[in-house]
Amino acid sequence: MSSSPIAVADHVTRSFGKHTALDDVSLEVTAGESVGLLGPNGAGKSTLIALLCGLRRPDSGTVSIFGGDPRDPRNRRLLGVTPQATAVPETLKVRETIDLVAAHFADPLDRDETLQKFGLESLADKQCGALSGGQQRRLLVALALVGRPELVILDEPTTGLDVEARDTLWDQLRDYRTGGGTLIITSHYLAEIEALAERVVVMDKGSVIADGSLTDIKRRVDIRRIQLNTPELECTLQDLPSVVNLEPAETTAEGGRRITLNSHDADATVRALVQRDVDFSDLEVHTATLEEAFLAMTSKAAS
Ligand SMILES: Nc1ncnc2c1ncn2[C@@H]1O[C@H](COP(=O)(O)OP(=O)(O)OP(=O)(O)O)[C@@H](O)[C@H]1O
Repeated sequence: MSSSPIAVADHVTRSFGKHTALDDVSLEVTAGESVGLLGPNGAGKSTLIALLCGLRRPDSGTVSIFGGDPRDPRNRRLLGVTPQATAVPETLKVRETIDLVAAHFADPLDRDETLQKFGLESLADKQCGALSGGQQRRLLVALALVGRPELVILDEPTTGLDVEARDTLWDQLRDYRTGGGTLIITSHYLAEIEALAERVVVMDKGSVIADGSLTDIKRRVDIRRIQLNTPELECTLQDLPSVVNLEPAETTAEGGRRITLNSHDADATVRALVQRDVDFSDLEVHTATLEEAFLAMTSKAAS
């Protein structure tokens, strides 16, 4: 297995009308890596994937897979994809659909084994149009893997799946990884990225705002929100230990100021509040959601 880049986006920009979906994004994925693209709605994840799969072209910058233009079908021979919104052929049966896709590859997986691995055996003779949303997702991921691709790109593969179906897919994707395959996967869920990716790229508003190991990114999104009523100035609070950022103050029903501090270590921040004799009341601490953590990371990146 080589360690050459297998998928590259180099200073890529892509707009839709006046909206910039990707703004000077660069990313290099090496053979054998598993990369999770994480970010809130509209961050640009699907647009980046569409470029890497050759479904769209960048306005500026370049994209390549296996050293060539992904719009050239020859460069997609070793690529398996499940885009976010894909239709299955309504009238083809599940097994026929697997056969059809497998026929495009030199050394595909065995059909029956594929059906069994993805829990599709009992659905083999059903028309794809009659499958539930979750069953269709399972089939689509099976189709992405049936050609034994060297690179698999999945856009939110488990959205709409129940836990059991999700676990089945995760197992199959882990097997693919163990076999040396390269994986790029988008998700809104840290748990999914944790299960499948070793490297995490966080996107927001068309830019890459963080790129690191899973451990590194988990530490960065592990944020506590500390809310308190206080007349203190923002600059005093910003200096407290472990504070990532402050959100704009809100006005309480009584006309006071309610401040939200995002902190990597709520205990250290609160201890310092007390030690410094900061005037505060109504203290609340809770774990930031992933969306809140993204916002904190973005505002930190901007400052
Ligand atoms: N075909 C299109 N026409 C117009 N705007 C688009 C189009 N595709 C994407 N956009 C816009 O580009 C931005 C990035 O969208 P994209 O789908 O890449 O984000 P995402 O991170 O994949 O979001 P989600 O998690 O919701 O799928 C969004 O503001 C979206 O509205």
